[in-house]
Amino acid sequence: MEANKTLLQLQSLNKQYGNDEPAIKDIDLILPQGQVLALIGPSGAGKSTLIRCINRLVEPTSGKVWLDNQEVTGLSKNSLRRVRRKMGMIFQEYALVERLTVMENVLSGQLGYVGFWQSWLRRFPQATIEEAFRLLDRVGLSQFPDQRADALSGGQRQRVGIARALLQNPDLLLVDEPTASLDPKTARQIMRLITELAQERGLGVILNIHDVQLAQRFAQRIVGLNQGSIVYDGSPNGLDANTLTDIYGEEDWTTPQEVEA
Ligand SMILES: Nc1ncnc2c1ncn2[C@@H]1O[C@H](COP(=O)(O)OP(=O)(O)OP(=O)(O)O)[C@@H](O)[C@H]1O
Repeated sequence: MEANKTLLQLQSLNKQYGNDEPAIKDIDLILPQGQVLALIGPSGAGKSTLIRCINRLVEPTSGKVWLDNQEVTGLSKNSLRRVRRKMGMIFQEYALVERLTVMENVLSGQLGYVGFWQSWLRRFPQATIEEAFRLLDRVGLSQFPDQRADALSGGQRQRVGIARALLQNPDLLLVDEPTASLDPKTARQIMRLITELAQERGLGVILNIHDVQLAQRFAQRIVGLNQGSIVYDGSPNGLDANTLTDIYGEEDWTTPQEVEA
């Protein structure tokens, strides 16, 4: 893979909900292949909106998004569905189907990609099923393919979400608050898993995360948002008291400190 090749480009991206103040304002961003970028910022800064504008779960008001040199904004619904396969999404709330098993949830990432009757009958290609087993093994769930989702812990649920996102073999992972509902140790394990998998597979990652220490520890690049604008874009080490104050204001952040895994 060519180093530093652009995977994702955002140009003057704006989103305004109704007549409110814009949630994101003129965002320009280039994500190279294989880079893990953490979006940080106070509540309401526009992190989720930015992530969701990339795959048009939220429709941008103006501006452009390109993935692999293809413009995502402006695509018809059908073409968008095809391009979205390259963008795996991992959510805070896991978005699992409670009464389905781990394996069924992982395979559900394929619904819409296989034919309607095939998916209705839950008949997935053998190669897909084998890949799903490999992924479950990789995320540490090889013991649980038949466990119902509602019987899993938070960390296990997030592992299912990760396997489901990876089964579609994306180039980009969009990760929205993956650790918000997890205890600190599980949160670190999940962040480690996501970033290791990204490295193994050469994936670009944009992740929205509240925890500055986790962002610093696991991301290669930090983008700080404040009121919908980028106020910091640089290395994790460059986050000093001044930049954190730019991002969060005077009181809203804690001094980064080393935390044991
Ligand atoms: N569906 C919506 N309709 C109207 N306003 C919205 C909607 N979603 C978000 N907003 C507003 O847009 C702004 C940015 O919200 P967003 O959720 O993107 O921020 P965030 O940085 O992800 O916040 P948090 O960390 O609390 O999740 C906020 O003012 C929010 O109230």
